[in-house]
Amino acid sequence: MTTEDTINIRTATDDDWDAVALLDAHAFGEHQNSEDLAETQILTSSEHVVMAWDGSTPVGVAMHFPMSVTVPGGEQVDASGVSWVSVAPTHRRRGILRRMFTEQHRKLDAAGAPLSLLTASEATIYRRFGYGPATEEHAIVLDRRFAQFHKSVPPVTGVRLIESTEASTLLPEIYHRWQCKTAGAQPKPPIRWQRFFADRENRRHGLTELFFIAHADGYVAYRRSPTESKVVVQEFIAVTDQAYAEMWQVLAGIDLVDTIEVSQAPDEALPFLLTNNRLPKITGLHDALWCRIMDVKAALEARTYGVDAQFVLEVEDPFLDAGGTFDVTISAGAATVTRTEAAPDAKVGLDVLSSMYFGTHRATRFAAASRLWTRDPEALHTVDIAFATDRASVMGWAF
Ligand SMILES: CC(=O)SCCNC(=O)CCNC(=O)[C@H](O)C(C)(C)COP(=O)(O)OP(=O)(O)OC[C@H]1O[C@@H](n2cnc3c(N)ncnc32)[C@H](O)[C@@H]1OP(=O)(O)O
Repeated sequence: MTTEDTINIRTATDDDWDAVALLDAHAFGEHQNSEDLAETQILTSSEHVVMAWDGSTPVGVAMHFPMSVTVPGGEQVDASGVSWVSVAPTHRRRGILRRMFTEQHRKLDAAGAPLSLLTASEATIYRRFGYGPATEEHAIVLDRRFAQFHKSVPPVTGVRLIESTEASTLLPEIYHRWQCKTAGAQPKPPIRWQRFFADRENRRHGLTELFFIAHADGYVAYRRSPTESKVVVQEFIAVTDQAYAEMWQVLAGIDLVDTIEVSQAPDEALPFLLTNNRLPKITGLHDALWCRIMDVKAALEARTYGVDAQFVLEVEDPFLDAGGTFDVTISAGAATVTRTEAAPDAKVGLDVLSSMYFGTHRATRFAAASRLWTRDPEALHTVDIAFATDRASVMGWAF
């Protein structure tokens, strides 16, 4: 008997949560307290948890949170947020993740959500399963002591300092307006708001309690460091450019600290609000949301496009066979997608198509990297401008 033969993959029961917590603690180096675990159980249910057992020993887990996400154009599309994926270090690289993912994605496929999402601990794991990075963020450090705003930037008229209690009544509605217009953003479930405002010590990572500033169209939640002269932004949500510009001026006005640390989409306006566009230092670039298109037709028809176009797209999906050859006809921004026998204008792996889907990553870039084939440069241009979006997509909340 091979080692693999002793492994049993099955759906979890309500009695398995201690085993799930044990696996998670060893995988991510953090013991879940009872509040954290209870919150996760509200976001999902045992039937959405796949586990691997070696006899009576738990050796692997993968779960998903049912959610939705805004796609380019504003439609809310059902999605499965895959999370808490781990295999015990006693059993790694024996194919257990692959077996759990096969079972989990068979169930996700049957449930019918057109998109599956995750955030990846390592960039090398998930492409083979059809996932590609869909949003990215710059880590930025702004030395606020030298920040001068351009004279055309509107002055601060509508930002207030608020307490946590008021924040808990204002922020969810502002977030909702932002989420509806932001591709890549998911609705934030009530239990996540509860966790956010509970602001438990184990979530502060050595920083202070949360501080809040609010505008009618935006808010910032931040912490201060007790040991370093810095503000660390936890959430910066701006529904309008005006709110964005005003809140940055208020952050830059926090005297007695040197720097502001923030993570934001690469196309945000901050450098050009300032007279010195070099002042915000980009200290990192990381992917945030990863996407796997589960249903090519449903997903492509759910988003809008920048141009009218017609092309034949061959999609390869070695993991689940969700690919095929599709005619994509775009009229007035909407796509009609049908299976076809016609010769393709473009060939692409599902992971790459999933990366292009939210608009942040362009077809031209993947073509340059030999990850996208097109019949000729004209076909590349057509596919490129069809999938491009005006603004970078942004993940709403990490899961
Ligand atoms: C969505 C999330 O939850 S992200 C968090 C993921 N979890 C972690 O990072 C926790 C720590 N790591 C682990 O628990 C494990 O190493 C896992 C879950 C990443 C991998 O589990 P394993 O059972 O060892 O993976 P398995 O043997 O099934 O490998 C499946 C495939 O992925 C590849 N793979 C697995 N882990 C990695 C890795 N860290 N880097 C690169 N490739 C990897 C394998 O080579 C294999 O490739 P193949 O099937 O194409 O030949």
